[in-house]
Amino acid sequence: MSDTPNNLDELRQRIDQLDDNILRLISDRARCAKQVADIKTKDDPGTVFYRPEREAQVLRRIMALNDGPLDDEEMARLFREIMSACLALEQPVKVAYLGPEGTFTQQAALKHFGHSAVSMPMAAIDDVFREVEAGAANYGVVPVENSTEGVVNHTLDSFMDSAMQIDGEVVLRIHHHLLVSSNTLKDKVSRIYSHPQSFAQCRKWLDAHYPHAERVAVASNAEAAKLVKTEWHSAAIAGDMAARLYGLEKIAEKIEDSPDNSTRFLIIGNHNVPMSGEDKTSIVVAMRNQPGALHELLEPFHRHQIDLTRLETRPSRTGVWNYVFFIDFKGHRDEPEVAAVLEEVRLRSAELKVLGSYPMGVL
Ligand SMILES: O=C(O)C(=O)C[C@]1(C(=O)O)C=C[C@@H](O)C=C1
Repeated sequence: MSDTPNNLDELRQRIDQLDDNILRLISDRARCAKQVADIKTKDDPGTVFYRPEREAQVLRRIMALNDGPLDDEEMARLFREIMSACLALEQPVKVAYLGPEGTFTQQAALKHFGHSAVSMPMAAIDDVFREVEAGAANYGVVPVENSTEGVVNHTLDSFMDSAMQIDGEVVLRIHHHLLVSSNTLKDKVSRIYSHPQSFAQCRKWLDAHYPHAERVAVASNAEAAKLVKTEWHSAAIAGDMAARLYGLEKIAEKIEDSPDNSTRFLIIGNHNVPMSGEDKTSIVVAMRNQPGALHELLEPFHRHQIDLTRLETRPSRTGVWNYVFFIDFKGHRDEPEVAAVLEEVRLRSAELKVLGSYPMGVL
């Protein structure tokens, strides 16, 4: 097709017509969501409006139907935002996350809840748990494991002391950039700020490109980005959100050593989430310190052919001689096979806590 002005006019008219249709359809959808809210409130005045299992089903269905040219993730992201706006019409959702603003955790919160959610930065993981427990936020978002640096122990420990449940998970591709401010003399960078995990994820690149720069660890990537604003000889390693928030320039992009560097975040809340069709369950189990304890714990999973997706050990904080295992596996606790395994594990362990069954990350 040639790009003559005539064609351009025609195509823009066509786009205008399509936009009219999209607008009408989105408004129809929003009206339906409001009706859903009325039914939910009538059935139960204390109802929860956010339904993670339904959202996961909507996004999976759209991805399966999508024939392009936009890719599945891009299409799901657009529908994510439409649902976020529909949910905000029913009831705005308040989400506490590990801040400050501009962190990867905020990016994960927006990816999961969309931009119509009200996101509230917290100074520490404990504060995110407390805010949700106190009811000041409906949900919380905390990091739990990184593909190169491993588990975020603080998050696991918080679950031991808390009655919070896991309502969902988000996996985020983590891209780090070397950022400078308009004051920085780019060829005189002698100090680099970042979070210790980000330094670890970019170690080889830094050794190759900035072997002599001082590496200063700070509490978050966003904090690092903020600091370079005021120093002419400093740079920061942080992500896109922090770069945008503090108006910094990327002098090197995607400097992480591993191309599939990603972080998994958990959505915490205080509801049981029904089955979505593709779910995961997380449990924490205390075992007595005796030979074969781990084998005894894992045997029922093997026998019932349930896939483990993660196994972590943490020192128990109650009994000095107990091991505590954090286990994630495929399946929902309402499935008979999973319920049977949980019952067997309960009998074999000193203590079992089901942290939640929730939809596997979609986006
Ligand atoms: O199906 C529902 O329960 C709705 O409230 C509708 C809807 C949607 O927009 O599709 C909105 C919010 C919920 O979290 C799930 C889905």
